[in-house]
Amino acid sequence: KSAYHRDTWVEVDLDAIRHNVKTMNHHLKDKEVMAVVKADAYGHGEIEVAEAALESGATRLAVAVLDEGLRLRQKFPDIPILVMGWTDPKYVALAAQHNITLTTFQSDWIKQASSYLNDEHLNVHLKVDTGMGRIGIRSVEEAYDVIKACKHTNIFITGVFTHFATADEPGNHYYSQQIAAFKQWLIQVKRYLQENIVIHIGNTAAAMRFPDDMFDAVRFGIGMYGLYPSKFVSENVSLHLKQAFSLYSRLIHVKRINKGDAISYGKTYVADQDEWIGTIPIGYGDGWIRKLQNFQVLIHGKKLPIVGRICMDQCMIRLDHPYEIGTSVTLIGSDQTGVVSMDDVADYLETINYEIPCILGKRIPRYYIN
Ligand SMILES: Cc1ncc(COP(=O)(O)O)c(CNc2conc2O)c1O
Repeated sequence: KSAYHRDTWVEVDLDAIRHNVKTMNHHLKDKEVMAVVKADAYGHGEIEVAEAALESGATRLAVAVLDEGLRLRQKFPDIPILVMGWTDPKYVALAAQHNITLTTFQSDWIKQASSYLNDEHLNVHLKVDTGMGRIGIRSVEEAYDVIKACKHTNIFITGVFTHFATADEPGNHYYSQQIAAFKQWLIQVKRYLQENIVIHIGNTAAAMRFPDDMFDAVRFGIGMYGLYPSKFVSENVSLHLKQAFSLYSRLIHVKRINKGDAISYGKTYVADQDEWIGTIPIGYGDGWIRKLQNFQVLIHGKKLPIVGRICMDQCMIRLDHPYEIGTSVTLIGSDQTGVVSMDDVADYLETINYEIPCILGKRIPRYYIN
């Protein structure tokens, strides 16, 4: 069971994943849920999360990189898998052999990809950039070029999609511009595409706020993990999601220090009174980065500060009284009366909740409950 002989671990509650997928499925009525499990399912574990999502009503999987798709194909032989990022044309035969759908938006790419195919059949989704400004075609003419380049090749456009840049923000001006641009584009291009293409435009925020706009399927990422795309969305959409991710450790040392004693590199912390200090085995080598100095952890429901510089493998906590070695410490999650949410950590680091589970590295094993 333990991948590491160290008392620091993540627990992923698969019932929370199941709950979140069912909640979104119900919210969308007849549209499909495409589970976004890229970056090892936002740090939660790609296989276990994909399995929980698929058994709860998701019908498609989406990743960012071909390798992620190939690993999923080993476990899920018949599920549609979309690679949403750019894939080098020299790998298209590999994708085709494993029936993995790639993303296209460059007519040259089609030409190059076609030269790497023998008689394999490659499915692609056409990405439209309506304002995200990352990848995608930006005009109807570019669409015609891509569609023309596909003629007489073994490359088939089986879907089209776009991505919103501001769906999680108050107001809907830019969102409306993007969706209008997409609809306009579709009117001019749809007739040149095969009948049964799948059209998907929304991420969690768009799906939560505007479910009826979502065409055929939603690319459900952050909400599947029980995290809200933004404070605005969490305060304005009445969908109850459950956070799946918790991070725990245990005290491995407890000592009393005197007024004037220093803690950790650089002596950045000097006790201004006699006090108790605990040490836990997690550090920036695990992704528990140095900027988390002076943040807090939970012990028996009490919030206690991280004091002194965070080291590569350990950090120190100021305790309110001596605890047993082995006392559990909650770094993300709830215990008894307290909670440290993913948003609390993200706010403290002046980042977004998406980033936190992604940066917590592989030296912290993920265990699955339920
Ligand atoms: C193309 C695309 N579709 C859907 C999603 C899912 O979005 P959600 O997690 O908000 O539901 C992402 C997430 N992409 C990113 C999430 O964080 N940074 C990103 O580039 C994406 O890049």
